[in-house]
Amino acid sequence: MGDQVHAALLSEPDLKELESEAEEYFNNKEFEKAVEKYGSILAGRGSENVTTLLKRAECYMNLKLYQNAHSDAKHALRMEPKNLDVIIMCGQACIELLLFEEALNYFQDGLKIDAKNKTITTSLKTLHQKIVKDFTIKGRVEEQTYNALKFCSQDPYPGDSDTLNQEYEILSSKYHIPGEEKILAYNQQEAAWHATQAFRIRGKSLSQAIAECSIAVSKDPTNIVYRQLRGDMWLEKDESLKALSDFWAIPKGQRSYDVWKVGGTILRTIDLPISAEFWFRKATKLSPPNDEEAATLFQQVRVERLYGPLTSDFPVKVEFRQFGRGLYAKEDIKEGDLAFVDSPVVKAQVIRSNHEITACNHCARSLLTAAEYFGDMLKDMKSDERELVDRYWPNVTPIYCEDCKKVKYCSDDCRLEAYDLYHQIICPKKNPASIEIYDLIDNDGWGYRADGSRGEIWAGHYSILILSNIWASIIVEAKRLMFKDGLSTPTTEHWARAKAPYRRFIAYGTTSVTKRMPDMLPVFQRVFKQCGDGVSFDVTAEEFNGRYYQATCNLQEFSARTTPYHIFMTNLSMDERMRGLKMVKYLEKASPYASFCGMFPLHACLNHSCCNNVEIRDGDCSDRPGVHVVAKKFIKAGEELFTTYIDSKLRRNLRRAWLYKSFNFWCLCPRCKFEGDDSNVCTNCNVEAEEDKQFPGCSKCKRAWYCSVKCQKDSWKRGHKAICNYGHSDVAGSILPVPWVDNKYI
Ligand SMILES: C[S@@+](CC[C@H](N)C(=O)[O-])C[C@H]1O[C@@H](n2cnc3c(N)ncnc32)[C@H](O)[C@@H]1O
Repeated sequence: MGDQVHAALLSEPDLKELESEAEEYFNNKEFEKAVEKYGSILAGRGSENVTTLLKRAECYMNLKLYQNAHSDAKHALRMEPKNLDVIIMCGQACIELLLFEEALNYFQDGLKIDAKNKTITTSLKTLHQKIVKDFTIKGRVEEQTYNALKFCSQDPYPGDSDTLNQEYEILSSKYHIPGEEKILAYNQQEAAWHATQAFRIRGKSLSQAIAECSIAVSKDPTNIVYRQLRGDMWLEKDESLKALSDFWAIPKGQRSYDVWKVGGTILRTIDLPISAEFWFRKATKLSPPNDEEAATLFQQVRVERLYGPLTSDFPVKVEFRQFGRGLYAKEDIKEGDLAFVDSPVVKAQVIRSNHEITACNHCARSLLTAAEYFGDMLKDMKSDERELVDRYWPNVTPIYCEDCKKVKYCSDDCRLEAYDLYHQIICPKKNPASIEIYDLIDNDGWGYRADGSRGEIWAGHYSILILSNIWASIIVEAKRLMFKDGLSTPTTEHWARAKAPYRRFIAYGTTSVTKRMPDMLPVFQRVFKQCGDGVSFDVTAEEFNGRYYQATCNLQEFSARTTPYHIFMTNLSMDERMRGLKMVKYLEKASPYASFCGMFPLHACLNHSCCNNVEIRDGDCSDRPGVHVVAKKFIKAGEELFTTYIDSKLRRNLRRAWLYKSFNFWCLCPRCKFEGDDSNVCTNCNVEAEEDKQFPGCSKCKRAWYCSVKCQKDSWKRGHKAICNYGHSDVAGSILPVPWVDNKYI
C-alpha cells in the first residue's frame, strides 16, 4: 500500500505526471507498478479521489488482491454512493471474496439507479452461477449432516451450583429424597433370595414384587442391583418419586446411562431444572454411540428454564427440537395476530443510516430533522410554509453525552441508562482509546493501519458498536459484581455471569474474522485494555471471532415505527386553518427510517422456512422500538413458527445455497421438497430428461417440472398443492438482501 499518511503533498504538474505514468502501467497490464503509482497519487493529493481509488481497485482485481479491491471500492462508494462504476466494482470484488449477500446488495442498489444496466445483469448471473456451483456438490454430501446439538453447549450457567443446592434442599424437605431405608438384619443370602422372588413374580404382581425387593434392599442396602430393580418397578407403577429415591441411593459412579436419564426426566417433571440438567449431562456422557436422547432432553430442560419466563405473556413457547431452539404455538394463532414482541439486548444504528438520519443511540427512536426530511426544499419554502415546519415539526434536538459530546440520545433517561449499562466503558472522555471506534464509524470502517497506510479496518456489514456495546455491557456487569463482593478484580464467576445473557445466541461462521480484518483486533484490544477501576478485558481472537458470528447469525434490522415526520403530519392535520394543504407538495416522500440492527433473544429462536408463517414488523416493545412477530397465516396450536431468513422469491437452489452459506443448513421445508431446481430433472422422481429435452413445468408456479402426468399428480397430492404460488414476505426489514431484479428471479 503506497498512500502513506505522512507523505508530502505534490504539486498539480507532479500529480499529472504520476497519473500518466499510472495510466501507462495500467494499459500495459503492469498492475503492480500501477498500484504503486495510484497510491502515490492518493497520498500526494492529500485527499481521497474516487477515480484514482477505482483505478487502483481495478488493478487489485487483476492482481487477484480482492480484499484490497473491495476496500478501495467501498471507500470510493462512501464518497459517491450513486456512482454505478463504483457500485459494480464493490459487487464484483464481493463475488470474488465469496461475500455473496453483500455483492447482491450492491447490485440491487445499482439496479435502483439503472434498472437495465447490462454489466450488473451479467454480474448477477455470474453471482448466481457461482453460488449454485459452489453448493451443488457440497449439498449432496452434506445434506444429512446438520445436527442442532453440535451447536449447543451443556456448560453450567454461572450461579447454577447455588441453585442446585437449593433444589437439593427442596428434594429433601418436600420429597424426602434421599429417603431413609429401614434396615433389617444385614443378610446377603436372604436378600438375594427375596430379590430372585421379586424378579420371578414381577410380571404377575408388581406390588408383591416391590414388597419382596424392599426386603432385599433392607437386608442389603448397598446392593445397587436391588436398588435399580426396585426403582424400575416403582416406575412401572407410576411412583416416580420413589423410583428417584432408589436411583439416588446408587452411588454416582455406579449409576447407569438409563438411571441418569430416567432420574433427569423425573426431576424435570417436578420442576427442578438444574438437577435435571445435571442428570442429563451425566447421561449424555454415558450415551451409547448415535444415541442423542439424553443430549436432547438436556437442551429441552435448558430451553424451558431460560425461555419460559420470556414467553409467559405470549401464545408461544420455545422448545428444543430437530433444528435446535424453535418457537411453537401454545394455542391457535389467527392470521394477522401478534405472536410475540421482542426487545433487543444490544443494538446499534446501521452504518449507512448513521450518516443519513439522526436517532437516539440508545433506544433507536428517530430524531429525523426537518432538514433531513425536506432536504433542499426547506430552503425554497415560502416564509409561511417554513413557519408551519418550525411550528409543527417536533423538537428533535438530540441530547449529547455530557462527557464525550459524541453520542446522541433522545432524552436524559436514555443518556443515563446508556451510560450505566455500557457507554461508561466506551465514552472517549473516560476511555480515550475508544475514540478509535467512533472514528471508524464516522469513516465507514476506514482508518490507519499499523504501517501508517490508510485502508479498511472494520469490514463487517453491521456497526462496530454492536460488538463494542456487547463487550462494554459485559465489563460493566462484571465490575458491578466485583464491587458487590468487595473485590478489586472480577472473578471468573463474575465474568461468566456477565456474559450469560449472550449465551442465548447461536454463532456460526467458517472464515476467520481476524484474518479478514487483521487490523481490527488490535483496535478492540486497545479499547478494552483499560476499562477503569484497574479492570481490563482481553479481547482474544477467539472472543472476536465468536462474537462477530454471533451477531452475524442473529441480527435483525428494525426501526422506530413512528418518526418525527408522522408526528409532524398529525400536528399539521390538526391545524385549524387547514394550512397543511399547502404543504402537500413537499410531503410526497415517505418518511425515511433510522435503521438499527439488534439481537433479540426470542426472535433469534425463530427457525427458517421458505414458506414462513410469521412476519417480522417494526413495533414498540415496552414503549421503545423493537419487533413484532405477526402470524402470516393461521397457526395451529403445536405448530412451529417460521420466519424467512432470505428472500423467499428466489429459486430453490439459490435459496438453499444462501442458507447453507450463511446459516449452515440445507433447507428441507415443504417448498424445498416440492419445488425443483430446473426443467431437466423431474421434481417428483428425479429422473433426468434426455439430452436437449426439458420436462414441462407446473403451469401455476413454474417452479416444478414433471416427467409424466402421474408424477405431477403424485407430487401435487404429496405436497406441491400446499406450496404452489405461496405468498412471499417482504424481507426488507431483515438484514439479508432482497435479490429481486426487474420482477424476475435471478
Ligand atoms: C437464528 S438461529 C435460530 C434458532 C436456532 N435453532 C437455535 O437453536 O438457536 C439460526 C440457526 O438455526 C438453525 N436453523 C434455522 N432454521 C433451520 C432449518 N430450517 N433447518 C435447519 N436448521 C435451521 C441453523 O443452525 C441456523 O444457523
